[in-house]
Amino acid sequence: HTSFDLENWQGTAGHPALSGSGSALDHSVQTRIFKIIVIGDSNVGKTCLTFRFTGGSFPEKTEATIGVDFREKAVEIEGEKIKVQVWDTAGQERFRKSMVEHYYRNVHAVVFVYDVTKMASFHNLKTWIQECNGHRVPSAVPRVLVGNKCDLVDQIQVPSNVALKFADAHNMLLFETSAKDPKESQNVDSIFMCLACRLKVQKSLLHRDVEREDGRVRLSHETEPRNTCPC
Ligand SMILES: Nc1nc2c(ncn2[C@@H]2O[C@H](COP(=O)(O)OP(=O)(O)OP(=O)(O)O)[C@@H](O)[C@H]2O)c(=O)[nH]1
Ligand SMILES: [Mg+2]
Repeated sequence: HTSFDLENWQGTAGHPALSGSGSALDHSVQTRIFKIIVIGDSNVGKTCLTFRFTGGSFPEKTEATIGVDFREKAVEIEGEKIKVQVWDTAGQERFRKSMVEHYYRNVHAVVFVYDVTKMASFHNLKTWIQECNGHRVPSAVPRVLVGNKCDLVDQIQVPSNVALKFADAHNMLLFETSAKDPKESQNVDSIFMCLACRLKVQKSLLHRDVEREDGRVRLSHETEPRNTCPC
Protein backbone atom coordinates (compact mmCIF):
# COMPACT_ATOMS: atom_id res chain seq x y z
CA HIS A 1 0.00 0.00 0.00
CA THR A 2 2.87 2.33 0.76
CA SER A 3 6.52 1.97 -0.02
CA PHE A 4 7.52 4.19 2.84
CA ASP A 5 10.25 2.95 5.17
CA LEU A 6 8.12 2.87 8.28
CA GLU A 7 10.80 2.07 10.81
CA ASN A 8 13.13 4.86 9.75
CA TRP A 9 10.35 7.33 9.47
CA GLN A 10 9.06 6.51 12.92
CA GLY A 11 12.51 6.86 14.35
CA THR A 12 12.45 10.49 13.37
CA ALA A 13 8.88 10.93 14.52
CA GLY A 14 9.64 9.51 17.92
CA HIS A 15 12.29 11.99 18.84
CA PRO A 16 11.90 14.93 16.52
CA ALA A 17 14.17 17.21 18.44
CA LEU A 18 16.82 14.55 18.65
CA SER A 19 16.88 13.55 14.99
CA GLY A 20 20.02 14.35 13.05
CA SER A 21 23.37 15.07 14.57
CA GLY A 22 23.02 18.73 15.50
CA SER A 23 22.06 20.17 18.84
CA ALA A 24 18.51 19.35 19.83
CA LEU A 25 18.10 22.89 21.07
CA ASP A 26 18.93 24.41 17.72
CA HIS A 27 15.37 24.97 16.54
CA SER A 28 16.42 27.27 13.72
CA VAL A 29 18.02 24.34 11.92
CA GLN A 30 15.75 21.42 12.76
CA THR A 31 12.05 21.16 12.08
CA ARG A 32 10.22 19.43 14.86
CA ILE A 33 7.76 16.70 13.87
CA PHE A 34 4.63 15.93 15.85
CA LYS A 35 3.06 12.53 15.30
CA ILE A 36 -0.73 12.65 15.64
CA ILE A 37 -2.78 9.48 15.17
CA VAL A 38 -6.44 9.43 14.14
CA ILE A 39 -8.40 6.51 15.60
CA GLY A 40 -12.00 5.30 15.40
CA ASP A 41 -14.48 2.93 13.74
CA SER A 42 -14.33 2.28 10.03
CA ASN A 43 -16.39 4.73 7.96
CA VAL A 44 -16.53 7.56 10.54
CA GLY A 45 -14.50 9.80 8.19
CA LYS A 46 -10.90 9.60 9.47
CA THR A 47 -9.48 9.67 5.95
CA CYS A 48 -11.73 12.58 4.95
CA LEU A 49 -10.85 14.62 8.05
CA THR A 50 -7.11 14.14 7.63
CA PHE A 51 -7.39 14.91 3.94
CA ARG A 52 -9.36 18.09 4.67
CA PHE A 53 -6.61 19.25 7.04
CA THR A 54 -3.57 18.35 4.92
CA GLY A 55 -5.03 18.70 1.41
CA GLY A 56 -7.64 21.41 2.01
CA SER A 57 -10.56 19.59 0.38
CA PHE A 58 -13.05 16.75 0.76
CA PRO A 59 -12.03 13.65 -1.21
CA GLU A 60 -14.65 12.65 -3.80
CA LYS A 61 -14.18 8.98 -3.16
CA THR A 62 -12.42 7.04 -0.41
CA GLU A 63 -11.73 3.41 0.15
CA ALA A 64 -11.22 1.70 3.48
CA THR A 65 -7.74 2.50 4.74
CA ILE A 66 -5.36 -0.46 4.83
CA GLY A 67 -2.73 -0.28 7.55
CA VAL A 68 -2.07 3.45 7.64
CA ASP A 69 -1.91 6.42 5.30
CA PHE A 70 0.59 9.11 6.16
CA ARG A 71 -0.25 12.75 5.62
CA GLU A 72 1.91 15.72 6.52
CA LYS A 73 1.41 19.42 6.80
CA ALA A 74 3.95 22.10 7.59
CA VAL A 75 2.53 24.71 9.92
CA GLU A 76 3.96 27.72 11.68
CA ILE A 77 3.23 28.38 15.32
CA GLU A 78 4.56 31.55 16.95
CA GLY A 79 7.31 31.76 14.37
CA GLU A 80 8.40 28.13 14.60
CA LYS A 81 7.96 25.84 11.62
CA ILE A 82 6.54 22.50 12.70
CA LYS A 83 5.69 19.41 10.69
CA VAL A 84 2.40 17.84 11.69
CA GLN A 85 2.59 14.18 10.74
CA VAL A 86 -0.91 12.72 10.67
CA TRP A 87 -1.35 8.95 10.81
CA ASP A 88 -4.68 8.09 9.20
CA THR A 89 -5.25 4.62 10.66
CA ALA A 90 -7.50 1.79 9.49
CA GLY A 91 -10.77 1.26 11.35
CA GLN A 92 -11.33 -2.27 10.10
CA GLU A 93 -9.78 -4.86 12.36
CA ARG A 94 -8.37 -6.96 9.51
CA PHE A 95 -6.61 -3.93 8.01
CA ARG A 96 -5.09 -2.71 11.26
CA LYS A 97 -4.16 -5.66 13.43
CA SER A 98 -0.56 -5.96 12.21
CA MET A 99 -0.07 -2.20 12.56
CA VAL A 100 -1.45 -1.33 15.97
CA GLU A 101 1.93 -1.35 17.72
CA HIS A 102 3.27 1.11 15.15
CA TYR A 103 0.33 3.46 15.58
CA TYR A 104 0.97 4.01 19.27
CA ARG A 105 4.75 3.97 19.25
CA ASN A 106 6.11 7.38 20.25
CA VAL A 107 2.81 9.07 19.51
CA HIS A 108 2.51 12.73 20.50
CA ALA A 109 -1.29 13.18 20.35
CA VAL A 110 -4.42 11.11 19.70
CA VAL A 111 -7.61 12.12 17.85
CA PHE A 112 -10.61 9.84 18.54
CA VAL A 113 -13.32 10.10 15.88
CA TYR A 114 -16.98 9.01 15.90
CA ASP A 115 -19.79 9.57 13.43
CA VAL A 116 -22.59 11.76 14.86
CA THR A 117 -25.11 9.84 12.72
CA LYS A 118 -24.05 6.46 14.09
CA MET A 119 -24.51 5.78 17.79
CA ALA A 120 -22.49 2.54 17.59
CA SER A 121 -19.39 4.49 16.58
CA PHE A 122 -19.82 6.64 19.70
CA HIS A 123 -20.29 3.63 21.99
CA ASN A 124 -17.19 1.99 20.52
CA LEU A 125 -15.04 4.93 21.67
CA LYS A 126 -14.69 3.10 25.00
CA THR A 127 -12.92 0.25 23.20
CA TRP A 128 -10.67 2.62 21.27
CA ILE A 129 -9.68 4.42 24.47
CA GLN A 130 -8.98 1.06 26.11
CA GLU A 131 -6.75 0.07 23.22
CA CYS A 132 -4.86 3.36 23.51
CA ASN A 133 -4.40 2.96 27.26
CA GLY A 134 -3.33 -0.64 26.73
CA HIS A 135 -0.42 0.57 24.65
CA ARG A 136 1.11 2.53 27.51
CA VAL A 137 0.44 5.93 25.96
CA PRO A 138 1.53 8.37 28.68
CA SER A 139 -1.19 10.44 30.30
CA ALA A 140 0.54 13.64 29.21
CA VAL A 141 -0.17 12.79 25.56
CA PRO A 142 -3.11 15.04 24.64
CA ARG A 143 -6.29 13.41 23.32
CA VAL A 144 -9.29 15.03 21.63
CA LEU A 145 -12.70 13.77 20.60
CA VAL A 146 -14.18 14.52 17.17
CA GLY A 147 -17.82 14.01 16.15
CA ASN A 148 -17.81 14.01 12.35
CA LYS A 149 -20.56 14.32 9.67
CA CYS A 150 -22.41 17.20 11.35
CA ASP A 151 -23.58 18.26 7.87
CA LEU A 152 -26.11 15.40 8.00
CA VAL A 153 -28.37 17.40 10.32
CA ASP A 154 -31.48 15.23 9.92
CA GLN A 155 -29.64 12.05 10.81
CA ILE A 156 -27.92 13.00 14.03
CA GLN A 157 -28.04 10.23 16.65
CA VAL A 158 -25.45 11.40 19.16
CA PRO A 159 -26.67 14.49 21.05
CA SER A 160 -24.04 17.14 21.76
CA ASN A 161 -24.63 17.12 25.50
CA VAL A 162 -24.05 13.37 25.69
CA ALA A 163 -20.81 13.69 23.71
CA LEU A 164 -19.69 16.61 25.84
CA LYS A 165 -20.27 14.67 29.04
CA PHE A 166 -18.22 11.78 27.69
CA ALA A 167 -15.43 14.12 26.59
CA ASP A 168 -15.36 15.81 30.00
CA ALA A 169 -15.25 12.47 31.79
CA HIS A 170 -12.20 11.52 29.75
CA ASN A 171 -10.52 14.89 30.02
CA MET A 172 -10.76 15.56 26.29
CA LEU A 173 -11.83 18.55 24.23
CA LEU A 174 -14.82 17.89 21.93
CA PHE A 175 -15.00 19.09 18.32
CA GLU A 176 -18.24 18.53 16.39
CA THR A 177 -17.58 19.11 12.73
CA SER A 178 -17.82 17.93 9.14
CA ALA A 179 -15.05 16.96 6.78
CA LYS A 180 -17.49 17.49 3.92
CA ASP A 181 -18.92 20.95 4.61
CA PRO A 182 -16.46 23.59 3.33
CA LYS A 183 -17.75 26.04 5.97
CA GLU A 184 -16.37 23.69 8.62
CA SER A 185 -12.88 23.55 7.17
CA GLN A 186 -11.47 26.01 9.72
CA ASN A 187 -12.94 23.94 12.50
CA VAL A 188 -11.25 20.81 11.13
CA ASP A 189 -7.93 22.69 10.96
CA SER A 190 -8.35 23.82 14.54
CA ILE A 191 -8.45 20.19 15.76
CA PHE A 192 -4.88 19.62 14.59
CA MET A 193 -3.63 23.16 15.20
CA CYS A 194 -4.88 23.09 18.77
CA LEU A 195 -2.96 19.87 19.38
CA ALA A 196 0.17 21.16 17.65
CA CYS A 197 -0.03 24.27 19.78
CA ARG A 198 -0.33 22.26 22.98
CA LEU A 199 2.58 20.05 21.94
CA LYS A 200 4.74 23.04 21.15
CA VAL A 201 4.17 24.52 24.60
CA GLN A 202 4.61 21.15 26.30
CA LYS A 203 7.81 20.27 24.51
CA SER A 204 9.37 23.72 24.88
CA LEU A 205 8.94 23.38 28.61
CA LEU A 206 10.43 19.92 28.54
CA HIS A 207 13.49 21.23 26.74
CA ARG A 208 13.96 23.95 29.27
CA ASP A 209 13.43 21.61 32.22
CA VAL A 210 15.93 19.03 31.11
CA GLU A 211 18.39 21.67 30.03
CA ARG A 212 18.44 23.01 33.54
CA GLU A 213 18.83 19.53 34.94
CA ASP A 214 22.15 18.51 33.46
CA GLY A 215 22.79 20.46 30.29
CA ARG A 216 21.69 17.58 28.11
CA VAL A 217 18.38 17.10 26.39
CA ARG A 218 16.11 14.21 27.13
CA LEU A 219 12.50 14.14 26.05
CA SER A 220 10.02 12.68 28.44
CA HIS A 221 6.27 12.38 28.11
CA GLU A 222 5.89 12.15 31.87
CA THR A 223 6.65 15.74 32.78
CA GLU A 224 3.42 17.63 33.38
CA PRO A 225 3.04 20.61 31.06
CA ARG A 226 1.71 23.92 32.31
CA ASN A 227 -1.51 24.63 30.52
CA THR A 228 -0.82 27.74 28.50
CA CYS A 229 -2.57 26.49 25.35
CA PRO A 230 -4.77 29.26 23.95
CA CYS A 231 -7.53 26.78 23.01
N1 LIG B 1 -21.86 13.54 4.82
C1 LIG B 1 -20.59 13.30 5.18
N2 LIG B 1 -19.96 12.20 4.77
C2 LIG B 1 -18.68 12.01 5.17
C3 LIG B 1 -18.00 12.94 5.98
N3 LIG B 1 -16.75 12.47 6.21
C4 LIG B 1 -16.67 11.30 5.56
N4 LIG B 1 -17.82 11.01 4.92
C5 LIG B 1 -18.12 9.83 4.10
O1 LIG B 1 -18.02 8.68 4.95
C6 LIG B 1 -17.45 7.59 4.26
C7 LIG B 1 -16.24 7.05 4.97
O2 LIG B 1 -15.21 8.04 5.01
P1 LIG B 1 -13.67 7.65 5.27
O3 LIG B 1 -12.96 8.92 5.52
O4 LIG B 1 -13.17 6.81 4.17
O5 LIG B 1 -13.82 6.77 6.59
P2 LIG B 1 -12.62 6.14 7.50
O6 LIG B 1 -12.93 6.47 8.91
O7 LIG B 1 -11.32 6.59 6.98
O8 LIG B 1 -12.80 4.55 7.27
P3 LIG B 1 -11.64 3.41 7.38
O9 LIG B 1 -10.51 3.82 6.53
O10 LIG B 1 -12.29 2.13 6.90
O11 LIG B 1 -11.29 3.29 8.83
C8 LIG B 1 -17.15 8.10 2.83
O12 LIG B 1 -18.22 7.73 1.99
C9 LIG B 1 -17.11 9.61 2.99
O13 LIG B 1 -17.48 10.29 1.81
C10 LIG B 1 -18.69 14.11 6.40
O14 LIG B 1 -18.20 14.98 7.13
N5 LIG B 1 -19.99 14.24 5.98
MG1 LIG C 1 -9.74 5.64 6.12
